[in-house]
Amino acid sequence: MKGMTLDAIRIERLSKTFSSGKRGLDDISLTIRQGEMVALIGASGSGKSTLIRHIAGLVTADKEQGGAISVHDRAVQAQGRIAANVRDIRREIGVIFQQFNLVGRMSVLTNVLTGVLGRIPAWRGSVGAFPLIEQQAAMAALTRVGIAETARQRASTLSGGQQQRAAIARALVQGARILLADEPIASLDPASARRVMETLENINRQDGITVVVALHQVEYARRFCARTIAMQAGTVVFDGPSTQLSNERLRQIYGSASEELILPDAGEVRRPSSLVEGLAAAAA
Ligand SMILES: Nc1ncnc2c1ncn2[C@@H]1O[C@H](COP(=O)(O)OP(=O)(O)OP(=O)(O)O)[C@@H](O)[C@H]1O
Repeated sequence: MKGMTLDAIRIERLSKTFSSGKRGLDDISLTIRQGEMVALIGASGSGKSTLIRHIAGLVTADKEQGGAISVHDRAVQAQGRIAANVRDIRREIGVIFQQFNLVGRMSVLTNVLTGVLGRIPAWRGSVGAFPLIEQQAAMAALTRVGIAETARQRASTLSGGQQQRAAIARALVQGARILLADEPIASLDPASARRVMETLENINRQDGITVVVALHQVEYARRFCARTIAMQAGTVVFDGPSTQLSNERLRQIYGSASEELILPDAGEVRRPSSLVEGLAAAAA
């Protein structure tokens, strides 16, 4: 029944060759359905950030091969050219980076309100005179991500994990239907990392927002994401249920580079997925 469920992200034959001659992406094709929560894993330099930047329409792919990306059935880029109406499409896509997502000297609330700047004239943002209804929406978003009490603080006073949650609140206010998070927990301690992942899980489940999260450690992928796409040297080397990506499988795919993807003290983080597997095995 065509048209019933939209694909959130469709990537066809995408390659990227940098001016240095290095191939950052090598013939990637994949589809992510609306409402999925997908982990993108891979060792340093495997192409995760490059892929996310292409989906967000921030960079163009090679034009040979006719590579294309569409979001909600609308072209973001094709054949090496960004779509003319990409600004409209970008509004549906929230992007969160590893760090530097916020303007440190502005309040947390103002940072979150910048999410609406795509919809209201810029001058209102510059004088901080956002309509009350938008301020309320921003407060509601901060409550959703669990940091309402920080609204009036300067963003620079937040912990790393709180900053990431403020960035998620901004994406909510922006009205994003897709969230691309590029290693959002890479510089966080385990407890803060878990809270950020739980926040992503929450907006995925409650709001149906499609989440694609680049992660360095497979344990978080197994715990929070039903599907994992694993990359190596610009190609997809695994795409399937995260539970199938055992440490053994990782070692087969990556060899010694797999060490980088497995937390040394993984016991605690791994338990939930093995519990799920145990329950599935018991039910079978
Ligand atoms: N602008 C660029 N010019 C040349 N090479 C680049 C450029 N951007 C990325 N690369 C290279 O492309 C490869 C993929 O980089 P990318 O940042 O996407 O990897 P990643 O999987 O996100 O890694 P990390 O975990 O370190 O963020 C790397 O080898 C990188 O050096």
